[in-house]
Amino acid sequence: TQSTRPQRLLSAVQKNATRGDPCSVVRAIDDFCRHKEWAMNVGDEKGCILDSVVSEMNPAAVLELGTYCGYSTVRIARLLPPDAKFITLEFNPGFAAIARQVIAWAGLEEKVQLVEGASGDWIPKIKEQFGIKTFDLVFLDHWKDRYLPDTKLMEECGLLRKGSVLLADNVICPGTPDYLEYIRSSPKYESRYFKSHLEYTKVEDGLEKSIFLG
Ligand SMILES: Cc1ncnc2c1ncn2[C@@H]1O[C@H](/C=C/CNC(=O)c2cc(-c3ccc(F)cc3)cc(O)c2O)C[C@H]1O
Ligand SMILES: [Mg+2]
Repeated sequence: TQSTRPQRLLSAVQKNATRGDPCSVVRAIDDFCRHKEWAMNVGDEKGCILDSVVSEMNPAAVLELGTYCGYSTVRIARLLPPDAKFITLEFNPGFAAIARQVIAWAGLEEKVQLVEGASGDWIPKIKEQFGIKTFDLVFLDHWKDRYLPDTKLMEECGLLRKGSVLLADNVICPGTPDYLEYIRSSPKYESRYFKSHLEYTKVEDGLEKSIFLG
């Protein structure tokens, strides 16, 4: 039977990365995607911007929308303080299965809670299911037309507090026009665009960092 790209990405991690070494897992995926098969990970260039936002915030509660193969999950989890809560949502069972193995290879399974399901279904349940009051950081990297509805849903569910940060991937390519329009014009947010490139290419892309003002 044919393997899938996520399966081949996982094999590259298991072949080239050291168990328990998150940086070697990140490097193995970036090498695979740059030299063998492109995949929609946030990548090394935008990944450094993600790292700096996570490190600067030292967040106690993080939500990631769209785990995919777990690349950004590993990048984030490796920087979190020991008792931080980190939830990542993924509704494709195949991707979730690969991501669990990538996260485990990095030795970070204790720091991450991968929840299988749709963000729209799970966001309203997070408070009671996981005992989380608000998120300090949300990384949006799932279907681009879900960024705006899920942001409004997080507001409605009281999951954001004054100072919560939304960090959105792909605001240029593939683009999230309705989200950008909303977040940049809303008095409830202070936004800043971090110009970069689409992972493993020279095409422009970037991250939008938005602080919820309450
Ligand atoms: C609603 C919802 N709930 C839970 N998981 C969800 C979800 N929507 C998607 N997901 C999961 O997130 C992942 C989806 C991510 C979507 N990301 C993308 O479509 C994406 C696409 C590109 C891209 C750019 C240029 C090109 F020419 C081609 C592709 C680059 C990226 O960085 C991306 O994140 C996997 C999916 O199962
Ligand atoms: Mg992305």
